[in-house]
Amino acid sequence: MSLPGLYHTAHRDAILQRSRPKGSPIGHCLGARHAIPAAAMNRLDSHLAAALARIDAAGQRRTLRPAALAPHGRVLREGRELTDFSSNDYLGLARHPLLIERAREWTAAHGTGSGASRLVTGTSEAHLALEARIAAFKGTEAALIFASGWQANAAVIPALLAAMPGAAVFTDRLIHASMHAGIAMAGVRQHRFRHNDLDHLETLLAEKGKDAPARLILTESVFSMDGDRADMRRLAALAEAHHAALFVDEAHATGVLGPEGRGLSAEVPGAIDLIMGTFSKALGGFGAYIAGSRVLIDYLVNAASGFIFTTAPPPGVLGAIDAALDLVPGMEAERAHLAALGTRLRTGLAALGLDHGASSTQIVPAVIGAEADAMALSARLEDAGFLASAIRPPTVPPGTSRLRIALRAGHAEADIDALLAAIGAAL
Ligand SMILES: Cc1ncc(COP(=O)(O)O)c(C=O)c1O
Repeated sequence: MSLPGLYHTAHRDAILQRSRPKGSPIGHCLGARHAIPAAAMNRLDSHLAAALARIDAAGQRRTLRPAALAPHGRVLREGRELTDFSSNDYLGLARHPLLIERAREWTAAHGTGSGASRLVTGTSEAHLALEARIAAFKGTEAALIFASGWQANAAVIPALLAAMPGAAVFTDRLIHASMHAGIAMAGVRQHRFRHNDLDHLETLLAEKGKDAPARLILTESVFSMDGDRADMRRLAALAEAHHAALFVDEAHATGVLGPEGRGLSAEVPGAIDLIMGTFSKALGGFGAYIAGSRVLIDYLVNAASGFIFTTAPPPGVLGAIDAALDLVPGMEAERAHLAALGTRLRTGLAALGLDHGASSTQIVPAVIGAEADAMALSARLEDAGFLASAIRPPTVPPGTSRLRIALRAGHAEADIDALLAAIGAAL
């Protein structure tokens, strides 16, 4: 399978075998008028198979495995129930009856699709009402919904930079891939500061930002693979002192941290120019928001291609978000439980001699180092009934492969103790 030629032939034949009508020869699977010439398949698949072989050779091949979230911090994976330490359903809302019911109601009332981009047919009242709720939740003038967090970052950053020609861009070394995608799309060079090292950011702002016509700082409030927090107050002060715009991704803080789950941006009201967050993690649904000034949102409606040229999120998705916003402010007990579980887990990992970095949230890395070791540990844990996925380069820097342990409010203390015992045994 790892030989490109063999892989190509076997894979192509398997696909054609599945799609062609009984008895028709490969290459004519869509009927005579739509025949797929074998040469055309070769032209694409041979390149892709070679690229896959390179990924294989680097030991970085990823595959999709069937799984489904289950209650009480569990996941069903390939017929087995595992204790789930890998999904981001931190508050357990993805299967909450109120979200399911509201998604059903809004689907029944408004249909399964929204028909077009919001600029083409006009926008639904539901989108506008929800955006007003999000702006109130985040304490900003306005908000805009995007189809996903990846899409929001990848679409908004180039739009911002188009309005800030020549801007110097400063990024934390560990920002999410979607922000890198946005910066790459803008074709702009970034000045990367060491992770959460705001002295380094200050130096770079002074050195590289001084003569630029504008400055933009991009970071996360809770880092997705490390579970540590950025210092919002100092970032806000640096942005102010250097007249830089501040963009903060709150994907993993929304719902979990800050007063009423409003995120870490709530520590510095009005000081962050653009807050991005997702509905796909603690809020148990799908999609993302940008919150900020009215001018920001009006501009994005006119300039963010991932908003303009895409169909609006459907009513069912909006219904689930609406229900999550009803529940999240009151989920203090779940937030406190997650915090206590995090402390328990970090204490236990340290006792096992494992590095959990600077985590202080519901995301706790157990840094292993070599990819193969992290993969082997994750596999042993899966055998023992725990899903704690190994995260490896390019998602994290080389030499820092880890288990990324994500806590869910449905976990009991006994689940943490059982995981720690299994890690101890596996090591
Ligand atoms: C920090 C960060 N930003 C953005 C995203 C993308 O969000 P979504 O999953 O909604 O596309 C993620 C999710 O992986 C993330 O961790």
